[in-house]
Amino acid sequence: MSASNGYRIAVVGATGQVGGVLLDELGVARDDDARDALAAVREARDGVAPAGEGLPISEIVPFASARSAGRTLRGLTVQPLTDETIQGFDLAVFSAGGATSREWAPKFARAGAVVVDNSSAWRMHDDVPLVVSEVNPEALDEHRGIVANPNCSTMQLMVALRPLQQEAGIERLVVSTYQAVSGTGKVAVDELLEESRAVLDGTPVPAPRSYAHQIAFNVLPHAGSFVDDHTDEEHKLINETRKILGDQTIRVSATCVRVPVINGHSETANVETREPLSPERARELLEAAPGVLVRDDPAGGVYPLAIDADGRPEVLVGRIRRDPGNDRALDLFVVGDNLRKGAATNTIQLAKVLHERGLVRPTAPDAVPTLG
Ligand SMILES: NC(=O)C1=CN([C@@H]2O[C@H](COP(=O)(O)OP(=O)(O)OC[C@H]3O[C@@H](n4cnc5c(N)ncnc54)[C@H](OP(=O)(O)O)[C@@H]3O)[C@@H](O)[C@H]2O)C=CC1
Ligand SMILES: N[C@@H](CC(=O)OP(=O)(O)O)C(=O)O
Repeated sequence: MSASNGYRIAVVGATGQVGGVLLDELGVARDDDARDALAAVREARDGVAPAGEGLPISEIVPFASARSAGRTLRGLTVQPLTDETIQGFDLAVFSAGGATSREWAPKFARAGAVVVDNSSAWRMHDDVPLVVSEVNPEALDEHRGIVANPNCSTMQLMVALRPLQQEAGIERLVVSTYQAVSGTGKVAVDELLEESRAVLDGTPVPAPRSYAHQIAFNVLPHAGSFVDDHTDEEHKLINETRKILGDQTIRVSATCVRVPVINGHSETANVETREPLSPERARELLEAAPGVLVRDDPAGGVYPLAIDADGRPEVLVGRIRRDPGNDRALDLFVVGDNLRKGAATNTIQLAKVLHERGLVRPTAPDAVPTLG
């Protein structure tokens, strides 16, 4: 196997929402079976090149649970995860939840692949780089077979904050998220649609399955699971932000909220910088930043919207303004497609950066990270 022949790539969790976008970003054509309401919305906004364009590929092999093994997905046969089926890969991209990643990511890495994992399982491991392609690609140089993709809310925030951090440093962040239900999985998307139909039809609303309360026509100050007086989603935002920005002294306050939006996470960020930074300079920096689209003409009704971010690989930033209560702080509104830049797109962008930096190469099995 070598880049000249193209990489053999495993897509683990290929039958899921994120897995579907991973296949899109690797340029695997959809078939009718792969279409769903969410895919149709995204498809309407495509026209953006897949993130994997330019990555030499010899074969893509989809993996999922034993339930899906043998199924045909976009003309490819879904494989089960076994010690035999995982051999001979150069790259493995994972979006099959934390338990699958904990068990199978090191096995793929020991078998010679570089793993890019979407789950939270490996993100805070000291020997696992946590990388946003535009923000800290140099962290990939230290990989030992496993690379972690950040949490979706963290990801889009990092793309917007890095240029400001480079210019003026960051002292403190106060972030509130407005997270779409696709972040919880396809089951939650179906649930929002079912509940909405019931409310509109005046029929009984089914009991909630994905959340503690009805999500349709509601706002839940509860994204993820409470681990103390914060949710795990809030802890991820705090810890991952510091690791990616390489500054453990940044103080972060996070409130993660679930809203009845199908796809596209929105966030407000109050950013206190170490040095003075004007809104005009911040806008200029963001306009030049990779992966950012500035949408900032409030008087003209132009600002980032989830329905505009949906299907796009970029992060939309707007409402850039001075915090009237703090002359060293700015307020921003940041929106991104949580399944694309927040998950699959960054994963494939990282695969491409690994290729470009000559880092798609086996790791010695005993150097692969382990979890205690
Ligand atoms: N970076 C981020 O913030 C985000 C990360 N994610 C990550 O991606 C994961 C998938 O999310 P999403 O696509 O929405 O979820 P889905 O429920 O839509 O898909 C889950 C996928 O995992 C597969 N799977 C489940 N159990 C196993 C198993 N035991 N062995 C192998 N495959 C298995 C499923 O296969 P089958 O169809 O056979 O059940 C399916 O392909 C999340 O759990 C999370 O870890 C998701 C969103 C954003
Ligand atoms: N928890 C995110 C999606 C997700 O899967 O996040 P993570 O990869 O950090 O578990 C959301 O609900 O929107």
